[in-house]
Amino acid sequence: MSIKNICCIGAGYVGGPTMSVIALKCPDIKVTVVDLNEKRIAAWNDEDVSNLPIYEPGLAEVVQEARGRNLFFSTEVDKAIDEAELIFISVNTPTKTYGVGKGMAADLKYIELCARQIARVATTDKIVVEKSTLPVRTAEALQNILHNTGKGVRFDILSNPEFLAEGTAVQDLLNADRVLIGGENTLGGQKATEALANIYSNWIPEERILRTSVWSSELSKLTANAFLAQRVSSINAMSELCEVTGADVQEVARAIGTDSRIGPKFLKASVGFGGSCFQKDILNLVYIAKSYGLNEVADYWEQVIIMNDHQKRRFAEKIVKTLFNTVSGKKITLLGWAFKKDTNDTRESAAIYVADYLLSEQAEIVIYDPKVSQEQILADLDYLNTRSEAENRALVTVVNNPMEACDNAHAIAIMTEWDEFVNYDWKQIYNQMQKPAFIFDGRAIFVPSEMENIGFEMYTIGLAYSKNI
Ligand SMILES: NC(=O)C1=CN([C@@H]2O[C@H](COP(=O)(O)OP(=O)(O)OC[C@H]3O[C@@H](n4cnc5c(N)ncnc54)[C@H](O)[C@@H]3O)[C@@H](O)[C@H]2O)C=CC1
Ligand SMILES: O=C(O)[C@H]1O[C@H](OP(=O)(O)OP(=O)(O)OC[C@H]2O[C@@H](n3ccc(=O)[nH]c3=O)[C@H](O)[C@@H]2O)[C@H](O)[C@@H](O)[C@@H]1O
Repeated sequence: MSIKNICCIGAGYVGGPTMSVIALKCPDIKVTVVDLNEKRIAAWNDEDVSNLPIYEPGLAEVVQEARGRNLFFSTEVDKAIDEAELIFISVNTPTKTYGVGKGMAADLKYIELCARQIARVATTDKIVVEKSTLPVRTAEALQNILHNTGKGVRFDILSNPEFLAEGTAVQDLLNADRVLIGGENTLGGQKATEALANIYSNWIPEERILRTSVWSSELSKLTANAFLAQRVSSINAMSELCEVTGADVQEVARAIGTDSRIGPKFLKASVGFGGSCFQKDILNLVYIAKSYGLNEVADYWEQVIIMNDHQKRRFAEKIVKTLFNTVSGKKITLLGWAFKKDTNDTRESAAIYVADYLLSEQAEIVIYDPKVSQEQILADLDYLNTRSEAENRALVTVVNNPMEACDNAHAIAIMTEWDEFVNYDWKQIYNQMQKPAFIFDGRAIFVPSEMENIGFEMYTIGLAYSKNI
C-alpha cells in the first residue's frame, strides 16, 4: 500500500518539524498539517521563514523547500482528515490539572477530541497514527471511539512515538537512531505498519525501523524519557555530593562515561532538566504504576522528579546564601530562559522556578535570552500564580542586550547553555558589575579559573573548586 496523502493534527514542536521532514524526503506525498490555533498556522505560512512559530536549527530551510510543493499548513481540519489516507495525531498531552489524576495523569481530552472528529468526518478507510506521547493502552480507547461510528469505515491504529529532542529536531529526524512502529498482529495491522514503514524507508535504513506491538511501542516512549531523565537526575545527585567532597562532577562524568556500558551522553550536570515532556511523562508513568497497585515502581520513578525539584531549589538557595543571605533589592541577571540551548521553548524551564524563588526573596531580576520574548517570560511567571501580574512586572525586566542585562548586577546566573554566552566580553561585564561580582554557572559553561582571574567569584554546579563559593 503506497500512501499519497497524509494529514497531521497538531502543528506544534513535534507535528511541524516531523511533517516538514517527511514532506522533504517524500516529494510524492502530500502532507497537510492542521491546527485549531490560527495564529500558529499563520506563522507556519509566513512568507518570511524566520517567523516560523518554532525555532529549530535547519527547520526554516526544510520548510522553505517543501512548503507549497507538497507541504501545507491549514486550519481546515475536517477537509484534511477527509482527504488523507493516513492521519498522525500530534496534539499536546499535558499533565491533568483537574479531577482524577490531577497533577499526574496525562490529559487525553485533545486526543479524544481528535478521535471523535476523525470518526465524524471520515468516509474512507484511514490509518490513524499516535504520534503524541500517550499512556500505555490508549490505542484501546481510540479503537473504541473509531470502531463504533457505524459508517463501515475501516480504521487501523498504529503507535509511532517521536524521539526527537528540541534544538536538534531536524538532525534527529533526518538521522533517527530508530523509528518505532507499534501495530496489531493482524493482517490489517501488518499492512498498516508496512504502509507507515514505507514512508520512513525513503530515508531511514530498514534496520532502524523497529516493529513491535502497540502496547510495547506506547510504553517504550515513556520508558525512554524516564531513562533519559533518570540519567540527568543521577548526575545531578552526584553534583551535590561532588560539591561537598571536593570532587568535580565533570571529571566524574567523563570517568564513568568512558565505560561503554554507561556511555558518555546525557551526563551533564545542570540546574535541573526542563522541557515539556520529562516531568509530564514520568508523572504519567508514576500514575500508571500506581493505578496498577505497583507502588514500589511508582516510588522508584517519582524520585527522578523529586531530585530534579531539589536541584532547581538548591541552585536558587545557593544564590541567596552566597549573597550574604539576602537578595532583597539586589539586581540578579539570568542569562537564558529556554529549557536548553537552540530552542525558543520555555516549558518547565528551570529558569522559571529559580526566578520565582528569587522573586519571592524580593530580588530584582533582569533576564536575557537570545530567542525568548518578554511576553513569553512574563506569561511563564504569571502562570505560576505566586504573585500578581503587577508584582511580576515591577520586579522583572527583560532586555534584548546581554551587556545591558549584566550592567550593575550583583550576580549573574547562567540558566541555559547558549553558545554565545561564553564569548561575551567578560572583562567589561566584570567592570560594570557590583563587587564582589558573583557568577552562578548552572550549566558549567565557563572554565572557573579563567573567570576568577578576571575577578569573578565563581560557583559552578558540581564543582568543589578550591575557591568555589
Ligand atoms: N516537544 C517535544 O520535543 C516532543 C513532544 N512529544 C509529544 O508530542 C505531543 C505534542 O507535543 P508538542 O508538539 O510539543 O505540543 P504543542 O503544544 O507544541 O503542539 C500541539 C498542537 O496541537 C494543537 N491541537 C490540540 N488539539 C487540537 C485539535 N483537536 N485539533 C487540531 N489541533 C489541535 C494545539 O493547538 C497545538 O498547536 C505530546 O504528546 C508530547 O508529549 C514527543 C516527542 C518530543
Ligand atoms: O519526548 C520528548 O519531548 C523528548 O524529550 C527529550 O528531549 P528534549 O526535552 O527536547 O531535550 P533534551 O535534550 O532531552 O533535554 C531535556 C532537559 O534535560 C537537560 N539535560 C539534558 C542532558 C544532560 O546531560 N543534562 C541536562 O541537564 C536539558 O538541559 C533539558 O533541560 C528527549 O531527549 C527526546 O528523545 C524526547 O523525544
